[in-house]
Amino acid sequence: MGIIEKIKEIEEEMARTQKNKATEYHLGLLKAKLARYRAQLLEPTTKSSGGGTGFDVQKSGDARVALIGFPSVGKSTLLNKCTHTTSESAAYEFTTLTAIPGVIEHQGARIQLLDLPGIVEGASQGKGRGRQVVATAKTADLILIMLDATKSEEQRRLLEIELDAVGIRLNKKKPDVVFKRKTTGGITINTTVKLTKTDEKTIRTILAGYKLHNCDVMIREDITTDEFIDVLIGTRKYMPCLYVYNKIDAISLERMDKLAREDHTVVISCEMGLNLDYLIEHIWEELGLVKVYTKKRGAHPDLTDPICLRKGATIEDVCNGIHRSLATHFRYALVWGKSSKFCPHAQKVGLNHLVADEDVVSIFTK
Ligand SMILES: Nc1nc2c(ncn2[C@@H]2O[C@H](COP(=O)(O)OP(=O)(O)OP(=O)(O)O)[C@@H](O)[C@H]2O)c(=O)[nH]1
Ligand SMILES: [K+]
Ligand SMILES: [Mg+2]
Repeated sequence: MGIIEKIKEIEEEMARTQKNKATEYHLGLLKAKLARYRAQLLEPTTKSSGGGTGFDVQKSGDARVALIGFPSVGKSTLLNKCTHTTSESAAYEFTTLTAIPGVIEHQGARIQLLDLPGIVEGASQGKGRGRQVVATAKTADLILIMLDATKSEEQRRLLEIELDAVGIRLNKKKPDVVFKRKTTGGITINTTVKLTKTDEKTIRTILAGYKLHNCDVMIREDITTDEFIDVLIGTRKYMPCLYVYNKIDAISLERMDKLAREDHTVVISCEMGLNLDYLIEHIWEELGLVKVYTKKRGAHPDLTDPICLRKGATIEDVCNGIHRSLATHFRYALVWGKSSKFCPHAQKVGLNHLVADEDVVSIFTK
C-alpha cells in the first residue's frame, strides 16, 4: 500500500471514530501516525523524481515572498503590477506553469516576489504541481495567500490545510516545549503551566507511538496535542503570512469592510490598482526589514542609499553591508536614532549593538 492510501485509511478511521474521553488516546495515536506519513510524503524518494523539491529559482535581494493561491485569483496580475517582470495572466486556470521571480523595490530594499502556479485542493498530496509549489513556499521569508474576494470564505481554510499538511505553520510561534532524547531513564514530563488542551496520558501515548521510551519533556505553554506532535517531528516551519483578498472592485463595500478587518489581511484590486502601496508597506512590516543610513564624519547622512537588513541585525551586519573587510578594522561606531540609548543624541557602540529601522550609523576604523 502506498503512503497516500495509508493516509487515506487513517483519515477515514479518524472520521469514523467518535470523539470522546474513551477514544482520545486512540485518536492521538492516529494523529501521530498521520503526521509521520505526511512527513514521509514530503521526503523526495529519489533525486530525479522531483517530488518535494521546489522550483529551481535563485534567491535574490533582501527577502523572498511567495504567492500562493487557487488558480486565477490574480497572482500573476499582482506580479505584473508591482515589479518590472511580466508573467502571463489570463482568464483561464493554470495560466502560470512555473515559478516566475520579480523584484519589488521599496525604501532601498529589493524584495523578491515569486509568482507560482495555482494550487488545487490536495496539492500537498501531489496533485498537479502542488507539491512543488508548497515546497517552494517553504523557501520564502513571507507567504502571501492570495484569495479571490468574490469567492466563498472556504478557500482560505482549504489553502491553510494544504500548507499545514506540509508542515508550514502560519503566523504561529514555535511551541515552548523542550524535548530531549536520552538512552536510558524512562520518560520524565514536567510542566510549568496547567495543561487544558491535552494531558500527560495523551502525551505518553504519543511518545509510545513514536517508540520514544527515554526522554525528558519540559512543557512551558498550554499546548494542544497537535502542537506536541509538531515538536516531536521537529521539521515544522513557522512562517509569517499575509492574506491578500484581490478583486475588491467586484464586491460590495460591506463585504470589503468585513474582510479588511480580519487579522493579517489586506484587501486589494490588482486590476484597478487599489491599495497596492499599502500591501507593499505591509509586506515590508511583516518581513521585519530594517534600513540604516550611513554617515561619513563631518558629512550629512546619505539618505539616498540605505543599507537594508533583517530584523535582529547588528553593527557588524552594517559593516558587512558596506564592505567585506570593514568589520576586521572596526574600532567603534556612532549611532543616531531609535536604537541609541541617548536618542536624539548619538551613542558609541560596538559590533554587537542591535540597530533599529531608520538609524544613522558612522563607522570608525583602526
Ligand atoms: N475583477 C478583477 N479581476 C482581476 C483582478 N486581478 C486579476 N483579475 C483577473 O483574473 C484573471 C486571472 O488573473 P491571473 O493573474 O492570470 O491569475 P493567476 O492567479 O496568476 O492564475 P493562474 O496562473 O492560472 O493560477 C484574469 O482574467 C485577470 O484579468 C482584479 O483586481 N479584479
Ligand atoms: K489565470
Ligand atoms: Mg498566474
